[in-house]
Amino acid sequence: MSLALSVKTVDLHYGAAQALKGISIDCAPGRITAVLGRNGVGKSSTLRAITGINHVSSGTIAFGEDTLKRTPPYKRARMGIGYVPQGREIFPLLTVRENLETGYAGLARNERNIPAYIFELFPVLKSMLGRRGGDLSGGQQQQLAIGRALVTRPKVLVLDEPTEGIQPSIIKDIGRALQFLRDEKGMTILLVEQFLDFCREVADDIYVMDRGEIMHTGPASDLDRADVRKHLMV
Ligand SMILES: Nc1ncnc2c1ncn2[C@@H]1O[C@H](COP(=O)(O)OP(=O)(O)OP(=O)(O)O)[C@@H](O)[C@H]1O
Repeated sequence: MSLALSVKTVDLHYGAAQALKGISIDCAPGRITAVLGRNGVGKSSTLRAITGINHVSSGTIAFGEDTLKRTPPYKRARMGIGYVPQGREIFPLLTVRENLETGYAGLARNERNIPAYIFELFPVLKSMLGRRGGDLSGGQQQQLAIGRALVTRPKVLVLDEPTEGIQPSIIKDIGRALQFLRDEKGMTILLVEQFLDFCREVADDIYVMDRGEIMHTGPASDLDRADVRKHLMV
């Protein structure tokens, strides 16, 4: 089966500092892939390379059959890469509805609507449609950021630490939502995380990163192995 998203031997530099050292990640279609690692190991840089926000120094990123060279972020979004950034980056002065509608930008006119299933996954968004994004709690903002990405009709959904700073009950809702998207919508999901228990619960495949390199690849159950966990100890 062809891969939904494939990162091959990617290097990424910030000036003279090398943040990614030959990393390769394969996301199989309809599965949840998690990249785990401590602070500063290069998780966000990996996602920013995939979304086109940061340029890679070498290596390739393929989305389905297409190799993404200098494809700008808005084109990658249009192609079907939905992005939920770290810190959520919702617009605090826009309403919840307006935040969701920012996802229309790359859509054809007849697709410019908010799919009803988003409100089934996150009912709080429906009840707060007229409220400003900045009035929402951190967990509600995370649900809004996921909803906004879903409005763009992604084939692959990419999430940067979706559990960061979020209360346990909402983490559970987000986990259930990701599993629904995989199982019912056939979506391919790539997330980066530090929270092991969340990944053990929702992920199918894991990659463990340390200092810009992939140290381990395997099924999520490998998170129980001491030789894997040693890369994740603070
Ligand atoms: N814009 C930037 N300019 C220079 N260095 C950067 C920049 N962004 C990240 N770095 C450095 O690159 C390395 C990887 O950072 P990155 O944010 O990708 O890691 P991370 O695993 O996502 O960490 P965190 O969990 O803190 O977000 C770190 O050493 C970081 O300091």
